[in-house]
Order: sequence, then C-alpha cells, then structure tokens
Amino acid sequence: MEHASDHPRQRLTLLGATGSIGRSVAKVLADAPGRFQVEAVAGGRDVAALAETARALGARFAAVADPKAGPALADALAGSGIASGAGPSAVLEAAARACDLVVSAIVGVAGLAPSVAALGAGRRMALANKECLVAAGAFFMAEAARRGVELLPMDSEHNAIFQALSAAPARAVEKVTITASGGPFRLKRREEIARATPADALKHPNWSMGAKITIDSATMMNKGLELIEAHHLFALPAERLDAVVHPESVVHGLVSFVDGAVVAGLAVPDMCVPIAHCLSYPDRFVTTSRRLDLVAAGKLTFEAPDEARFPALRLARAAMAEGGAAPTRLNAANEVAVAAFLDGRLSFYGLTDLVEETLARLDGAAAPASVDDALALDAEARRLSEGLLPKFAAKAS
Ligand SMILES: NC(=O)C1=CN([C@@H]2O[C@H](COP(=O)(O)OP(=O)(O)OC[C@H]3O[C@@H](n4cnc5c(N)ncnc54)[C@H](OP(=O)(O)O)[C@@H]3O)[C@@H](O)[C@H]2O)C=CC1
Ligand SMILES: CC(=O)[C@@H](O)[C@H](O)COP(=O)(O)O
Ligand SMILES: [Mn+2]
Repeated sequence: MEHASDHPRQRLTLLGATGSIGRSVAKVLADAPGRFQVEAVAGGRDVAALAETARALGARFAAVADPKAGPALADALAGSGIASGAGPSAVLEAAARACDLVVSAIVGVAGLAPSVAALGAGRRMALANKECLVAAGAFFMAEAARRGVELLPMDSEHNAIFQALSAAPARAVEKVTITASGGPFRLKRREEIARATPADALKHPNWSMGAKITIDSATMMNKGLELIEAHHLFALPAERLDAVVHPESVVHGLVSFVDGAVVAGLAVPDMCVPIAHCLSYPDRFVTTSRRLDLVAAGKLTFEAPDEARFPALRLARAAMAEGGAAPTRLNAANEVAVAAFLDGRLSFYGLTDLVEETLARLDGAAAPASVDDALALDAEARRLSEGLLPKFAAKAS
C-alpha cells in the first residue's frame, strides 16, 4: 500500500488558502504527512485565517490581496519565520515562486492573473478556479501548453472526466457528460424560486462550498460555467458536451466512447477526493476520506435540466456557442449579479435577467488573447451590469 512517506517532498503553493477548497486541501495534506513542503499561501483579506493556515501548513511565504492588510499579516505571523506580503503584486509573487504543484483556488476572475503567473513558473497546476477558463479559456490553455504546464482539473466533475478519459484515446470519445445536483430549488415551482432569499439559495443539498459557487449552483450557472470549463479543458465542441441532473451527486462525470461504452467517475460528494487525486497524481495515496457505499446510497437517479426554471444554463450555452468575448462577459456579469443577490439588491431571477441584459447590450468582440484583454472585457461588462442594477433591483422581493 502507498504511503506518503515513501515519496520525496514536493513543494506546493496554495492560492485561495482560506476558502472552502483551501481548507479541504489542508485536510488532504494532513493525510500525507511529510509529502509536501508548502511554499506559499495566498488569500483575499481574511488575515487571521491566512496567518493561521500559513502557520499550520508551515508555509514559507504568505500573501494577502488586500493592500492595507500588510502590517496585520506581518503581526499575525510574528515569530513564525514566515515571510509575508500584501496587495495584488504579493499574490502574484506567491503564485510565481518555484514549486512543483500550484493549487489554483481563488474565487472568481480574481484568480486569473495569479493562475497565469503560476503558469509562468512552469509547473503542474491543480485547477479549481473555473472562472479563469470561462473568462480566458483559449488563452489560458494555450499559455499552459506553451509553458509545458500539466493542468489537473480539480473541479469534481472535470476531475472525474479527466480520470475516465484515460480509458481510451481522445479520438474514441463521443461525448462528455457532467452531472448537476440541481441545487436547492430543483423541486420548487418557478413562483417559489422567484421569492428565494440568499439564505434559501445558500442551502446546497450536497456540497459545502464558498458563497459564490453555492449561488451559482442554485441558479445552475455553475453547470453553465462548467460546460465552458470542459470545452476548454478537454478541447471538445459544445455539441459533444452535456449536463444531466443527478440529485445524489455520486456520479460526477461520464465519458461516452464510440463503441457505446461509458466510463463514469463516482465518489461521495466530498472535494477531498478530487483534491487527493490531484495532489497524488499520477500516483494515489491513502486518505481518510469517507468511502462510497452504493448499497447505502440506494438509488442513483438522473433527469434532464429544466432551462425554463434555470435560465442560466441557457445563457451559458449561448455564450459558449457565440464564443469570442461572450463567456468573459457572462462571467463578469454573473459575478456582479451574485454579489448583488447576496447583498439583497437583486431577486433570484433578477440575477439571471441582469446577466442576459448585459450580454444583449454588448456587441460581439474577439476572445481575450491576454490577461489584460480579459480584464478589460471583464471591467467593461461589470460597469454595464452595475449600471443596469437599478433596473433589476426594483424586482427584488
Ligand atoms: N468549494 C468547492 O467545493 C468548489 C469550488 N470550486 C471553485 O474553486 C474556487 C474557490 O471556491 P471556494 O473555495 O468555494 O471559494 P471561497 O469563497 O470559499 O474561497 C475563496 C478564496 O479566494 C480568496 N480570494 C478572494 N479574492 C481574492 C483575491 N483577489 N486574491 C487572492 N485571494 C482571493 C479568499 O480569501 P479570503 O478568505 O481572505 O476572502 C479565499 O481564500 C472557485 O472558482 C470555485 O468555483 C470548484 C469546485 C468545487
Ligand atoms: C463540488 C463541485 O464540483 C461543485 O461544482 C458542485 O458540482 C456544485 O454543485 P452543483 O452540481 O449543484 O452545481
Ligand atoms: Mn463542479
């Protein structure tokens, strides 16, 4: 049986260390004592959590994005020997430090520049941040290839598909399917969903995650973003990508081959499973994660997504089909809308209405060919969405 101590130490950098994925990575690291040296950790503004994580993981460097948080972080790390920095440049510095594996788990398009900086250092990357692929997928994949960086999908569906794809050569793949839990409103009528509050939408049936992705799961925008993510990660056209609702979240992704065979990835809904895969790849190590018990699971059920009650899926598919700047703008408008919904400034359907109207008002433009391009398109769409907020705010219940 494989044990962590059988392997040489690898240097690991954790971007988004204080988040839901960051905490799960820390849990998996505890299952692999002596296997990793944590090079750097980075977070947004939660100084206390970042310092605690840096100390617990024995990191060499800690970076906080909030430029004003430098003195507080240095104070919190006093006596630890851990160097620190603050501001976006410090996060880029953390990302670019030489190491063997970077875990990219900052939420939102804020993760794009640090993830690209990490590619610049030429290493393996475990990618949880899906927004960087939605906002700049063609550029990001080309940059990873140019730098010779191996991308390991950490998002649960894509991780399952990555594992299933190893069953046959790429030319034998007919179709890839990702599953969706259906979120907390799967069985609700449209009128009930329209009245959903942030507290209702934050009650995910199967996964414990950060607020942004949890709202995306409730609207099913998460599945739309994941279709675009899969399009880039696996170089598959939209018509060979499918999403199916699977309320148990046990089957995460499926690959259908040209001979009719289907290989699926199954596990309990716990991010520690795909995280362990990425951290041990191409090997495996023993973990304490809960095991799948199919008899206890009982039934595994599947149903078609309902785009009438969950229009985000239709919007994301349309943006993927249009290509160019549309996915970048979809992502930007969605980030504005999710923040506004969480603040009580938008109703649940106001959220997707805002995204739709933002996209409708912008003329087609080329896909971003750099981080700057992507961030300029992102900023333009954000300005427009923010400007449109009052129109949709009136609909808030
Ligand atoms: N959670 C999950 O199970 C899954 C998540 N993902 C994806 O992984 C990513 C992270 O999700 P999740 O962990 O849930 O999110 P969380 O909101 O829980 O955590 C976000 C992390 O990003 C940090 N952060 C925010 N802004 C910045 C910034 N400008 N610079 C540096 N760090 C920043 C936060 O720091 P701070 O705490 O200080 O704000 C925190 O560490 C998302 O893209 C999500 O879609 C994919 C699959 C599953
Ligand atoms: C854990 C993970 O990968 C999430 O993206 C999850 O899939 C979200 O749940 P939904 O299937 O409800 O979007
Ligand atoms: Mn997912």
